[in-house]
Amino acid sequence: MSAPTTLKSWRLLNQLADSHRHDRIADYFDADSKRFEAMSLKVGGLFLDYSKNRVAPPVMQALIDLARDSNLEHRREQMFSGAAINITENRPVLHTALRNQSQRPVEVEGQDVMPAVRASLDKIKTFTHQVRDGQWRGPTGKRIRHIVNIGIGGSDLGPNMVCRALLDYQRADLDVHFVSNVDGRHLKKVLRGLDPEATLFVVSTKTFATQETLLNAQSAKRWLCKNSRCSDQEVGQHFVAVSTNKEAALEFGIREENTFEFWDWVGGRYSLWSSIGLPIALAVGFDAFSELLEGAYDMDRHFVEAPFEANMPVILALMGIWNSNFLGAETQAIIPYDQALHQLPAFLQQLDMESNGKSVDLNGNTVEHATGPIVWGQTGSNGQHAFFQLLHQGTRFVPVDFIASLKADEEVAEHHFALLTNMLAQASALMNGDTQENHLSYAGCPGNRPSNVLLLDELSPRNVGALIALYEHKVFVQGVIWNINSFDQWGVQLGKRLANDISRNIQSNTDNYDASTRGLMGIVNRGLRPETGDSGDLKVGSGT
Ligand SMILES: O=P(O)(O)OC[C@H]1O[C@](O)(CO)[C@@H](O)[C@@H]1O
Repeated sequence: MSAPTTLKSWRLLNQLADSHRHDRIADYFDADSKRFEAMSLKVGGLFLDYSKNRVAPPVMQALIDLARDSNLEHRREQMFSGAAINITENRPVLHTALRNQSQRPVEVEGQDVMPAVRASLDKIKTFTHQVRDGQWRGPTGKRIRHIVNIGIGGSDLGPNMVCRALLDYQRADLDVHFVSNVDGRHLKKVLRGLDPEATLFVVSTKTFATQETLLNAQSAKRWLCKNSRCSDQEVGQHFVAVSTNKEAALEFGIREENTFEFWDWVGGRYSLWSSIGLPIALAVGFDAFSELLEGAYDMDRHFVEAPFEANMPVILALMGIWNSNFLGAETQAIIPYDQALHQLPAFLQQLDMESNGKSVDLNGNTVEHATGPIVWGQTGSNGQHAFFQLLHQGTRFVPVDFIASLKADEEVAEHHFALLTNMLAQASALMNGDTQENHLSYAGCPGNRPSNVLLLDELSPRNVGALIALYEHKVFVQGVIWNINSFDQWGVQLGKRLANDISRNIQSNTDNYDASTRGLMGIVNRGLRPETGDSGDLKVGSGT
C-alpha cells in the first residue's frame, strides 16, 4: 500500500482539520441534539461514548473513508486467516486463534492450529485444578499457597494487569505475585514472607532468552534451595515454564511435564490468552479464565462483522488518528477510574507503543506522518490531584480515555458514586471548560479538550477480555492506516546488545565508547568494584 498521506481521504482530513480548527466540541451538541446517541456504541458489556471528540459529521465520514481507503477489510481478513502479516519476522499474527470459540479451523502453513490450542488449554485446566485443589504439592508435602510469575514485558504486563483487575475473583488462600525487574530488590521484596515449600514459580518467557527473567529465575532457584528442605532434584517441583522455547526450558532444569507451550505466531504483548495466562487461571480459576477468552472472542466477532461506522475498535482507532495526525496530539492518556485497573496504562503502553512506535513503513520507507502516540496514565481520581492541572490548563492537547465499571460492591457504594461522578465531571470539564469571561484569567479552563468514556457493566472476566481485545484491534487498525508493521519490535534489540557489550567490556575495554558512556562505565565499575581504584571524586555506593 502507498503512504496514507497520498490518500484522497487523508488530504481531505487535512483540509477539514484546517476548516474546523476553531470549532468547539460543545457547539456540536447545540447543533445536534442526538449527537450523544449517534456517537456512542454498546458492544456486550462495554459502552463507548466518543461524542466528546472534536469531530464534526464531515470529519467522521472522511475518517471512515480513510479506513476503507487503507484496505482495512482486507488486512483484517489477512490477520484472522493466518497470513504472515508480520513481514519482517515472516510470521502470522494469530492471538485471536487462542480465544477462537468456534469450530472454525485456523491454518498456519496449511496446518490447523486449533487442536494444539485446545490441548494447551486442557493442560492449563488440569494443572490449574491440581494446584487450586491442593493435589499439586511441593516435595515436602505442602500445598501451593503462593504463585510467583517471573517474566517481563508481554510475559508480565498482561497477566499482571488481568490478575489485578479480577482481584474480586481470587481466593484468600492462594496469592499471585509478579516479578519482572532485573533489579534484585524486586524479587527480594516479593519473596519476603513467602514459604518456599508452598511457593510455585512460573517462569514466563516466549524466547527463554531474556536476561531479566533468566537472572530472576536462577536467583529464585537459589532462594528455594537455600530456604527449603528440598534437594536440588526436588526443586523442579516448584518450577513450571511457559515458553515457545521448550529446549531452553528443559536446559534450565524445568521438567518436561512442567512446560507449557505457545507459538511464535503469538506476539509477546498479545500473549496473555495463551499459556502466558497461566497465572491468571491459577489466580481466578479456569472457568473465569475461559470467560476472559470468551469476552475477547465476542469483541473479535464484533470487529470482524460490524460495519466501520458502528465498529468500536475502528471508531476508537479513528478518534486517535484524528487527534494525533490531524489535530497534533503527541500523547494519549489512559485514565481508569477503577483501582483494580491500575495496571491498565502500563499494559497499554507496551501494547500500543511497542506495536506502533515505528518510523519505517511496510515498504521500508521512512514515514512522513506521525505514528504511535506516547501512551501514559494513572488511575482517576489520583490523577486529578497530580497531572489534571495540565490537562485542563496546560498548552498541550491531550486526548483522554476514561475507563470505569458501573457495578461495585455494596460496602463501597458511596466511594463508587464519588468515583464515577468525578469521572463524568472531568470529561465534561475538559470539553466545556468554564464560563467565557473567566478564560483569560489564570483560573480559567479553556476546555474544548477531547475524551472518550468507556463504561463496563461490571469488572467481570468477560468484560475485561473484551476491553483488552478492543484495544488490541484499535492498535491493529491504526497500524494498518499508518501502513506500518505493528507486530515486530526490532528497536528493542540495540539496547540489549549494548548491555551485553558493556557488561563484557566495563572492567577493561572501554576505549570504543563515547566519553560520556566511558566516564559512566568508570564510575559504575568503581562503584561496583571499589577494589579497582579510588572513587574519590564521586561516591556511587557499594552496589553489591
Ligand atoms: O517473553 P520474552 O521472550 O521473555 O520477552 C519479553 C518481552 O521482551 C520484548 O521482546 C521486548 O524486549 C517484548 O516484546 C517481550 O514481551
